[in-house]
Amino acid sequence: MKCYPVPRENLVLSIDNLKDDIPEEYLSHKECYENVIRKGSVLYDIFSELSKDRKHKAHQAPSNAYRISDGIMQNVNPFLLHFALFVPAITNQATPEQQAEFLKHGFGIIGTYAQTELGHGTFLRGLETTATLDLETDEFVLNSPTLTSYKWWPGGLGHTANHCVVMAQLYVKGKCHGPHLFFVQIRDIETHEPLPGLKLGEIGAKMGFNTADNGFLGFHNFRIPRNNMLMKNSQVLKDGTYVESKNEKLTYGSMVFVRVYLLSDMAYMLARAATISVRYSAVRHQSHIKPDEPEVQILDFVIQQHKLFISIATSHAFKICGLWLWQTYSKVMEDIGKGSMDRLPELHALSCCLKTTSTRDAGWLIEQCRLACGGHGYLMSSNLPSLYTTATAAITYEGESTVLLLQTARYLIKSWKRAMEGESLPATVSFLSEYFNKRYNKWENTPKGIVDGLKLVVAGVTKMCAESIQKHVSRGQQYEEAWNSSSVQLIKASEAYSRALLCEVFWFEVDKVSSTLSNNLAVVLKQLAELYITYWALEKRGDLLVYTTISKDDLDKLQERYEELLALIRPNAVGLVDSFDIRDEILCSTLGAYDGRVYERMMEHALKSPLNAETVNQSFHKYMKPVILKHKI
Ligand SMILES: CCCCCCC/C=C/C(=O)SCCNC(=O)CCNC(=O)[C@H](O)C(C)(C)COP(=O)(O)OP(=O)(O)OC[C@H]1O[C@@H](n2cnc3c(N)ncnc32)[C@H](O)[C@@H]1OP(=O)(O)O
Ligand SMILES: Cc1cc2nc3c(=O)[nH]c(=O)nc-3n(C[C@H](O)[C@H](O)[C@H](O)COP(=O)(O)OP(=O)(O)OC[C@H]3O[C@@H](n4cnc5c(N)ncnc54)[C@H](O)[C@@H]3O)c2cc1C
Repeated sequence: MKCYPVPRENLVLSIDNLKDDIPEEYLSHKECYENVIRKGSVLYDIFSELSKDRKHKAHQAPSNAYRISDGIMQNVNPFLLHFALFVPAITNQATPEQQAEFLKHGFGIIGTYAQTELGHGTFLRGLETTATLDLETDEFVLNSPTLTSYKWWPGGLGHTANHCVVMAQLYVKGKCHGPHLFFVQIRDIETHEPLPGLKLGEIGAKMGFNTADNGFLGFHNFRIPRNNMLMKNSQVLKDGTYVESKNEKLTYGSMVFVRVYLLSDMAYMLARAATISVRYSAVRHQSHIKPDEPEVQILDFVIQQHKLFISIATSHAFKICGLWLWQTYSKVMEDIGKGSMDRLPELHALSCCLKTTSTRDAGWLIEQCRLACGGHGYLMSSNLPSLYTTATAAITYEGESTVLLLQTARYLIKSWKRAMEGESLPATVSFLSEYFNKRYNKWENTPKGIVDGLKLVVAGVTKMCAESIQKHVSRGQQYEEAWNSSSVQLIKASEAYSRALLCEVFWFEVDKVSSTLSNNLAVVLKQLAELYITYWALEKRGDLLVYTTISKDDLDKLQERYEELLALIRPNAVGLVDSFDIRDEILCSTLGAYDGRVYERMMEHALKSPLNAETVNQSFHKYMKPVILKHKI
């Protein structure tokens, strides 16, 4: 058995058969998949050895696995769901005994998380897959009663995974107890053939994520042991007794886990896009600023700085807020372990709006980085198109953005009502009480003043939503109808809340640690945090004018300060993206390589195109020439 020493990036990235002779974009759909499975299997082997060497839990790859695989896969790793959802779902939702049983094979099984169906992704209570208890045989019988009940989308489900965690409606003695999770083997370990009673396949080409092997799965009277229901939170006993969970939403816990994680993931996606576009902007010379001087680095155009520096700042914002949210998640999980669910709604609300804002921002900012690189940003070899299609998928998966923002709005409205009744609120929404009691300050043109102003916007819009709902109810609508009628404003309230949170956490976390940093580092980090906050104050100037005492003069001063910050950051811009420390092999970009040899790399990559293997393509003689000669005058 091959034994790998503890892998480091340079070891893994130096393994020859992990490199591609032909760039992925020139492979067929099938070849692409087979190529990532080839590379993913080498990684899987390395990390399974590592798990033995370093007493890693049998099923968890080291945290840097994901980063390294980014460089090797370029597209998405089909084993991703095993680590991102399958294992976390088991460790989060199964009893300790079940965990030991289901994970006893460590890396010997490959799993995915099969929840979404052809007919339902958002409305989980509407899922159609059924798991019906057979008392006589002590089994559950899984069925896909309709085409729309087929599992559809789970990553790795088409041809990679041999197990999955399935979300299905639990039926016991004729009664439906709602969605529950089940551990299901779907392929033979030796032959990898689908087990009898299953229909499996992949769902076809997508705008990105094309190596994720998203698949479909249909059940026909498929039997699993009763013990395969994940029973940490609710149980089905041998006699058919159903023991319900303390909170039925605990079943959705795996989604909260990934939503929390996605902030850090988006920080990393943005760090890559910013590295590529800033380095390229330092290499690319185009046009003049002063007519009598040579062409300038495009990074010297202030508008280019405006396009790009927000991505550097946002990557840090998401990284810092991601750590803050992770600490909140860990604390709430600890509380739940002790039996207290009090903070679960708050965690759900925070994870919903921050996941949405971070994935949406990553999408449009990566696109902005691509556009800032002109035509060369449109080349696959820049890696910006792939970063974009990969990042934007996250706006939909793990909870579609609109739907999650409405969940946060639900929490804001409930918090507003509690504020009106004089109840004390968690720190993350206590500003609603201050607003309600009219304890807020006159506008200050400082980072703290801006954060306070953004919170006032949240309070003002939330109040407006509550009044809108009340207005519709008073006109005879049911509450749910009134909610729907007010949903445009409700989305606005959640978006404002998410932005205020990001600005507040980013600024105060940087401020908190700045005294522990070298002066230069503290200065630069504060400049980035102030740039982020000032950028969003200017973007949201309309709301600030409506809900705070900000003046036109204050806004003019903020604009001036923003442009000062761009100038202050300009000398450190390349150093800041270099400090993301993303190796060329992981950046995978002809535009963003550390050595700045952009044009040579672009040409080297172009010559790898299969079309350049011959000077005249056969299609000329087969198709073009007859037509040209026929119509030659
Ligand atoms: C690096 C990672 C790479 C990952 C690769 C890609 C992997 C992708 C995987 C997936 O996409 S997995 C599938 C993801 N799917 C979803 O996220 C589904 C989204 N839908 C939902 O979450 C829910 O259905 C809903 C939208 C919340 C609505 O559910 P429901 O209709 O049952 O709720 P409501 O009637 O609106 O009541 C809400 C009520 O429930 C509480 N709640 C809802 N969800 C949670 C939760 N996850 N945790 C805790 N609490 C939850 C909510 O707070 C409300 O409580 P109350 O206000 O009633 O007290
Ligand atoms: C790349 C990718 C990977 C994925 N991986 C997985 C996976 O591994 N496992 C898995 O189980 N799933 C996975 N999914 C599925 C994903 O979770 C769903 O696509 C997502 O939950 C949205 O559900 P849906 O696609 O059915 O859209 P729907 O729920 O049908 O929503 C469609 C649109 O309707 C509107 N809408 C829906 N509900 C509401 C509402 N209550 N209020 C207002 N508007 C509403 C929204 O505009 C929404 O965009 C993946 C999806 C993608 C794109």
